[in-house]
Amino acid sequence: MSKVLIFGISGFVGKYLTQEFVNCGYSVFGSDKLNSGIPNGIPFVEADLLNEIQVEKVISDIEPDMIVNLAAISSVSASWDIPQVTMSVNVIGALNILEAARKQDKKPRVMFIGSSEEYADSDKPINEETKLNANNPYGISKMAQERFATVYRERYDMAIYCVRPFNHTGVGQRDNFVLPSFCKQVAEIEKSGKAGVIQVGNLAAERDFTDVRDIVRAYRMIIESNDCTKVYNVGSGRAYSLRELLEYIVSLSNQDITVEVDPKRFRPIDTPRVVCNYNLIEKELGWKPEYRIKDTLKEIFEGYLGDMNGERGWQEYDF
Ligand SMILES: C[C@H]1O[C@H](OP(=O)(O)OP(=O)(O)OC[C@H]2O[C@@H](n3cnc4c(=O)[nH]c(N)nc43)[C@H](O)[C@@H]2O)[C@@H](O)[C@@H](O)C1=O
Repeated sequence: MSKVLIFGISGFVGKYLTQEFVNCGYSVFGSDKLNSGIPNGIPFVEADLLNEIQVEKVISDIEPDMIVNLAAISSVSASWDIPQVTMSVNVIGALNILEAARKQDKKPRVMFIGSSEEYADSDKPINEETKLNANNPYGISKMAQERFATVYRERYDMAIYCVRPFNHTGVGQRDNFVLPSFCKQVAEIEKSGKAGVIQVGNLAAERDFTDVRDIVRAYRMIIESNDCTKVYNVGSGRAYSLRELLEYIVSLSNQDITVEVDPKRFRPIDTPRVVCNYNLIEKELGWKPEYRIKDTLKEIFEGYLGDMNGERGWQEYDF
């Protein structure tokens, strides 16, 4: 049975990726800075990605066939407040994994998660040929990570995979991201049984959102594929304005909701429209999205309405 080691397993995507690999018969191991709750039955080792000795020890003890790194500063907004930390975690952290992996006798496959935020603004749907020219600290860190991955792949003959996912969401995503934030605020008003006010940022932005379950399926298919030099876009191929998605979420409630624009939620730069062209991964690996984002939004909203506070129950991950 192939062994997969996931760094950043305690985060939102980690839980879904674990489930994806377990469902496909892999033996999954997890590592994170803190054990903030990981699926039962998954071996866990605490390690700080910025501690190269700890990272190397985890990898040499487990001897994985594959490593996926999900540990990152993942919020574009946060990256403007803490650009140094963003570069450090997202780039030095990746380098610590690369350095440890290249020292193993049996070199594992390694996968790094990039982002649509690496691309320059584009009027057209973004394919993999679109110029990379990030306009925020987070995107720059992901470009740097990808460049290191390419150089290590070529210089040390390692199987290093990179992928560029577009925005994604699902039950359990933190509410500093836009869609859980909107769902949580609207659900709280609904639960209160009276009219209320919600705070929003730039509703004119148009983004291409995919369900996290489609995203993790793409990650697995990519790291299972044979050509690690291909970097695939993963997204839905359709952009919605945040205004339209907010209107949909508000329509799930029976209360009167007032929308207030909070200038603090705006960023120094916000690309107006981002749409994914996923033809390459569809043609070469047969991946395409299966979930519809409005169904995902309903699940997130209902999660906040119920007792789960938007968190998926751990029992679903009892392997
Ligand atoms: C592809 C990319 O996807 C994500 O990027 P993000 O920008 O951090 O995501 P977000 O959900 O914070 O913002 C999305 C959009 O929504 C707008 N927006 C409006 N109103 C609010 C608002 O009230 N809150 C927030 N957070 N955003 C708002 C905001 O201005 C922006 O245009 C990460 O996973 C990242 O890791 C990644 O790779």
